[in-house]
Amino acid sequence: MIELNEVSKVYPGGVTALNSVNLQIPAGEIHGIVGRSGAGKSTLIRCLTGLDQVTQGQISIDGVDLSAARGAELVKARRSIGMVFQHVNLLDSRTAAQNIAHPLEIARVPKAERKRRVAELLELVGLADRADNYPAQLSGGQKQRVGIARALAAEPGVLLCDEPTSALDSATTRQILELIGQLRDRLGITVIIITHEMSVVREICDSVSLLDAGSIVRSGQLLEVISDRSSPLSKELISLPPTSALEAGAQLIDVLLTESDRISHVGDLFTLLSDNGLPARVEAGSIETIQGRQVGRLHIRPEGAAAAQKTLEVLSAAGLHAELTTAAALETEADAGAEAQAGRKEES
Ligand SMILES: Nc1ncnc2c1ncn2[C@@H]1O[C@H](COP(=O)(O)OP(=O)(O)OP(=O)(O)O)[C@@H](O)[C@H]1O
Repeated sequence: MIELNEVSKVYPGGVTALNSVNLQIPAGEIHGIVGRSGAGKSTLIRCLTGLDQVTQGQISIDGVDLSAARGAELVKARRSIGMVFQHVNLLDSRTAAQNIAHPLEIARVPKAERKRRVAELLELVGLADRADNYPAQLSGGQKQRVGIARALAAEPGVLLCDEPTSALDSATTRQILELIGQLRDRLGITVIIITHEMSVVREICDSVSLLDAGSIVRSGQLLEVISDRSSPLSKELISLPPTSALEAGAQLIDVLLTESDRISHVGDLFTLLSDNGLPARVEAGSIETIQGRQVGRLHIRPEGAAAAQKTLEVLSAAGLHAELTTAAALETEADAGAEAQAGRKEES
């Protein structure tokens, strides 16, 4: 369990980079931390790895208070966290196996034990056949695998990944995320992923926190956060459907497909509406599969006021969030979303 209790960090010039941060990440969970540039992500990483001291509050990992640890205890605590970076920074003059062995050499692990451990790690990250390749002979994804193996060399309980896939193409990103998920399942490690990519959060995280100006403004299980329509994080995690070419005043029902017990696939929703004599006319939709269920937003056009009311009732009774809106209102929301996204891309 990783626990941050009222953690604040004020830099010498007076900048408050972290402001009373409270966060609990249970063992074995994959937790995403997202936030704009300057939100405090790097500061949080430095405090978590013990590279920087917090000004106030406690950070504990498996019961060890990092903020109070000093000397040998701090070194041990730091080893309990493996770091994976966006740019892997492998030593070019060393092979994949030698790069992975590096932290073990520093920790003075005996040679035979080192050899055994490196072989195990190469196997674990799917690079058993690349042991003797130099970084220049490896693809970006393979280098990141070496970086992950190196981070796991000291058998940490926590893997802290700082933008682990930002330098990779989408197919390689998927493979690396899959690997991180497998490592969590096999080793039971806790993973923190700092990212600006919502797709990374959607694909792999069990829970997520939004850091804004040094404070955590929203944190929770992924589906629970998505279900909170008022949260900006929900809107970023589930992309808005494209706007349809309807007259501005046209009425639409905006449905958020998330944590309903009855509806875990879009098809269930159509069945439900048709069972109630409400033919669904979908104008636009955006659906993702998250943790094995389909979530997303749909814009349904009701046929008249009576059908609109009944559709709202049926959807609410099924545990879905649905509200009556207009094409113009949805377009305004889409414009605001696109602006926010463009801003985030520019910053990253
Ligand atoms: N060493 C420092 N001294 C003074 N202020 C700092 C220092 N490092 C960071 N800051 C300030 O603390 C705030 C948080 O910075 P931080 O680097 O943690 O944000 P970030 O979310 O990692 O941003 P980015 O995504 O751009 O890396 C910013 O206002 C930054 O200017």
